[in-house]
Amino acid sequence: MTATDQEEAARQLNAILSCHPPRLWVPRSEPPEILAYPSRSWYDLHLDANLALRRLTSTPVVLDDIDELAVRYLDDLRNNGLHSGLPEVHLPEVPSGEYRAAKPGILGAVEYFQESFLRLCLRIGTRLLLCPDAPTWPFFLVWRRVLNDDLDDGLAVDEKYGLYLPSTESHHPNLREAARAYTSKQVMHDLQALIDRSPNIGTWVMLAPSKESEHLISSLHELQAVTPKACRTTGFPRLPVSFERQRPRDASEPMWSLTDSEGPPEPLKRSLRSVDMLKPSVGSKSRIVPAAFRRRRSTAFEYENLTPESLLRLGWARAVETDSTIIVFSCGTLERIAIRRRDTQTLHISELIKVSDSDSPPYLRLQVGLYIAVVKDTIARLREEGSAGLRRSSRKRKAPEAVSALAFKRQKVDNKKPTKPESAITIAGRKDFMLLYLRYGMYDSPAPASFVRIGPCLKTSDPAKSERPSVKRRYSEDQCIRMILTSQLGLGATGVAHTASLQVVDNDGAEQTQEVVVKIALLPEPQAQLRHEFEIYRRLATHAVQGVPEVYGLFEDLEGGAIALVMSHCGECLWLLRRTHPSFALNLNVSERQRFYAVLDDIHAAGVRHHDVRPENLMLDPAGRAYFIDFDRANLDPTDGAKRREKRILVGLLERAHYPDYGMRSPQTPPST
Ligand SMILES: Nc1ncnc2c1ncn2[C@@H]1O[C@H](COP(=O)(O)OP(=O)(O)OP(=O)(O)O)[C@@H](O)[C@H]1O
Repeated sequence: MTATDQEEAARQLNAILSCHPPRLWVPRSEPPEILAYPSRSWYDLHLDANLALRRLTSTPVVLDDIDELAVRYLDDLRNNGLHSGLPEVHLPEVPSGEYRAAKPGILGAVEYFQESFLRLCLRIGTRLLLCPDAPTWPFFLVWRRVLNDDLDDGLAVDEKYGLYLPSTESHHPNLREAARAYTSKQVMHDLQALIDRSPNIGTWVMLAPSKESEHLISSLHELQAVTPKACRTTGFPRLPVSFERQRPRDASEPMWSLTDSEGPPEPLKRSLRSVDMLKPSVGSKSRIVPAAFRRRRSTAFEYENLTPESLLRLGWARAVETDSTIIVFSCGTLERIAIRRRDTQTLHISELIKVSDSDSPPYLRLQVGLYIAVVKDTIARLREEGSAGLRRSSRKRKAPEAVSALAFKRQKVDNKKPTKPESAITIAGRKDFMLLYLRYGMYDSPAPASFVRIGPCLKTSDPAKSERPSVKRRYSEDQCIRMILTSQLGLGATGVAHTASLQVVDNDGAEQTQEVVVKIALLPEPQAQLRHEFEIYRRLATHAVQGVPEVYGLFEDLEGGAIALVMSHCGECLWLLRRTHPSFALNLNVSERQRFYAVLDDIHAAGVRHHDVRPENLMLDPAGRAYFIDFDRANLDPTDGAKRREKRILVGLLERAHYPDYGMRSPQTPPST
């Protein structure tokens, strides 16, 4: 193209990016969604204090900095003579007037983004950043919901949107051939590193378009201080420092000019009993005060209305999870962009952006700058981590055993009679109070949650026992079970299963530890299913059925929001074993298959039908023992016909790999430690 054409192309591109997107109209949701904090926020109480949001500041310059980034890249295109055609010919037009979404709520806003400007801005952003020499405007960057792990229905907020880098089956960047030819080796290398780390980048918190959402987003800048939330248990024993967390780093050459004039962040404050909350308990006289003295009427997670503060905390927690620097709060009509500073734990919040009516900077150009900023920042931090020799997780952790070893402070030594120590499970079976800590990924509970027993240990107590112990005002350390969740094992319809380390002190003051699995349910329906599952295990325990998890109790959170089923670890499921052995059925030897049949016969003899015989629920432990797990769909006293049918399903599965949904994805999430 001639020099004049370059000018014309640049003018056209600028004109396209200066268009106002159409106004948004969405139909009303029936029933209306609620603008409340999602149930997964139960986990946010356990966010590591070094990663939590501590301060907010309003930083108008954020928008100019991001816009300038887009302008710089656009100028480079023109100055380097890289326009290869007139953008009006190659890029779609931005619709004007009003966009009437077909879908209500958040999906309506998402549809509006997609139909009005997303593809356009993503294509421009892709070319400017990755392959400015390309003759076309390639499709590569994607914006979408990045995780498919819905626990809550009917909420007007969803913070799981972000940019996504598509990859091929062999996990390479899925840039079309045409674009790849124009992408430098360095950029390809960076994209590969991003995909290897996690192809999901940036955090978009989407709210259903409404007056209330607009009010929330408008009010975000008014806050200054934030009170980190934590469980209210006090006087609890501190876990020994078992790993060295390297504070996550910000890019050393940020794309924005943020100033934290207030100095270092204030120490953590709690809303309640802040004085003794952070003190570790000392010695045997220490007294642990549970988070509440009375059980709540309902143990289920109760939705609380979103406030500006809780909305910001929600976005912040997700940004920690996805390691994002940029968080966008949007309800389709209004937006704010926020920058997360890791070192000062501060969120810098932009001015309000009116999506269909923003001229300075123009909304679409700002979008292009935003995508560039999200990708560039992540690449910059990855490169710095690489050159500093840091691992992606930015933390080093000892094995869970090491966490447990020194945990209790009381170490009474009584050398009188060398008796065989009781097992951790036997001791725990007599205890009704449990301190639950989270220690994996981004979690390191500032305070443990207080749980009280609602179901007996089915291994060491009478399974028929159904008393509900009262809550004491205080507990000593030797009255507590200490439960440390160490990773997420799997996510199902009922709850989230975790590996955990159960720790107790025996009569001699020595610590006993057992690795277990803890399944947590938050919402009313999953909690009802988990209680039902416990009742099924009660029946199985009454008949001494082997080949099902040993169940060590059902516990409820005194602050509400969660119940926890504690059970033995049963190894790995056949679905996962199938990954290494393409046909799990053929890889089970005869005696392994016989073991599964024998267990199912025992389950049936106890008057239980499993009702969910799938490879995900059949486990083999390292010793080759067979287990059935996940009895939340099981029923009691089935007919003989039903038992026979279930046996046939198992035989079909194990002998012929006959599985109706064989190609279905496993509900498993990868372990996160
Ligand atoms: N006792 C256990 N030992 C080992 N792994 C377990 C155990 N319990 C659960 N898991 C793991 O956690 C995953 C989810 O647990 P589970 O199937 O019990 O949850 P769920 O919510 O009832 O799931 P679903 O939607 O399949 O009913 C399982 O697929 C399994 O991998």
